[in-house]
Amino acid sequence: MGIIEKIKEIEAEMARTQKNKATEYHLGQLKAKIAKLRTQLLEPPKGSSGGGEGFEVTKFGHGRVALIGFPSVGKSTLLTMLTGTHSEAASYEFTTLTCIPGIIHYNDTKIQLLDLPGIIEGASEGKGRGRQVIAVAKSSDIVLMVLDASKSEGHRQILTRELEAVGLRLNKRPPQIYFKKKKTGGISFNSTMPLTHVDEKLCYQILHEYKIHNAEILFREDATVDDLIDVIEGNRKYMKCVYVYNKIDVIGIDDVDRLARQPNSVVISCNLKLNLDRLLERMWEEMGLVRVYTKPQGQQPDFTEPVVLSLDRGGCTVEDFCNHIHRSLVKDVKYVLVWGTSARHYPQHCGLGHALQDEDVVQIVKKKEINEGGRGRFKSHSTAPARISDREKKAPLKT
Ligand SMILES: Nc1nc2c(ncn2[C@@H]2O[C@H](COP(=O)(O)OP(=O)(O)OP(=O)(O)O)[C@@H](O)[C@H]2O)c(=O)[nH]1
Ligand SMILES: [K+]
Ligand SMILES: [Mg+2]
Repeated sequence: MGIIEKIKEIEAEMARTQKNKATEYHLGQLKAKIAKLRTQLLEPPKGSSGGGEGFEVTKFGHGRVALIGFPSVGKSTLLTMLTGTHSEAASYEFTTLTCIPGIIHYNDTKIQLLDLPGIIEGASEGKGRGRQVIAVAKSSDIVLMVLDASKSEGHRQILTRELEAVGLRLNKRPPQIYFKKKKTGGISFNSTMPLTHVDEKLCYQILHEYKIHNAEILFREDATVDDLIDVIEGNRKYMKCVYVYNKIDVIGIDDVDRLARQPNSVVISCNLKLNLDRLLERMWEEMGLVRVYTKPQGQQPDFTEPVVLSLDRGGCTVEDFCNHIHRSLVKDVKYVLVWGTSARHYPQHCGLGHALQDEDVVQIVKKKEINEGGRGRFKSHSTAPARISDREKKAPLKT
């Protein structure tokens, strides 16, 4: 029996089993079995080099966004509109058969947008090109789930389930469970609050299913069995997702209003070019990019080309900023001067650990410069860049 059949069989058994106190241990065990099988399904087949016939596209720019959706919802039309790169669009399904990259120029940054083939229910088990498409989604920083506003609202749930089946968790944060495998000592089970979904026995049973007999486990929230399994599997990817309802030109205003009020959703029409600005704005917010402008000593900051940092990709500290400029820079840095929302006063003298925020301006003061120039030279640093004082009026300093 293949892995997919095994999963189907367990799913059928779960559907047959009544949900009550007496069956909860059994159901938990079945969930763990399915999770293990799904992980097996994701492993490349033995003897292959790791899934060569995927849609590998070289990463480019400061972030990557994937367009995921059923066929003919308008993904390619959207790529063409937002990037200027042409991707064939047509009224028949599966027009797009591979991954087409485009570039969005937004807020002085470049963001790679990927158009992908449509996926269908069962994609996670290999239907259509589902597995390759989902692999690309996983390699992205955020997902835009494109939905046809005129079609069933169930599509959003179906797609979410497909992505969850391969370990993607959309708009969720990792469960607050500390878990560490040990060599000896048995299982130590603790929680910082009363648990209503999981008890010690169920936890042991799940760990037993994974053949884990020595571990430390601490629940810091009232987590579920599914959360526990996610933590044990350890291979989950937590991603932001914006739900994009396209084709609002063909539905009534009441429906548009209702969809627009769904969490994390933006309603658009590619045909009428409606609300595409708002979509870009939402995408930008979710990516959490941090633009830092460099200010050479005694000159105005360079506002043309920011250093772009991100918490998810390497961090946003002064040290991360320096490493972006040059690997060997950090050792020469005495301190930096910072203007912007991360600074308490202008300019603030900061060390390598200081966390920078979007649109900060940074001037690096090197150790050598201090020795050569003496203290008098610092005076010229303190002219705050004009652009920051403008912005300060709009965005008051964080304390
Ligand atoms: N009414 C309306 N039709 C649209 C809109 N955007 C796209 N379409 C149409 O929807 C159809 C499918 O568009 P595509 O861009 O090919 O959709 P896709 O999601 O890339 O489709 P696949 O590549 O086949 O998965 C085309 O006929 C488009 O002209 C829109 O905003 N409103
Ligand atoms: K199409
Ligand atoms: Mg397409």
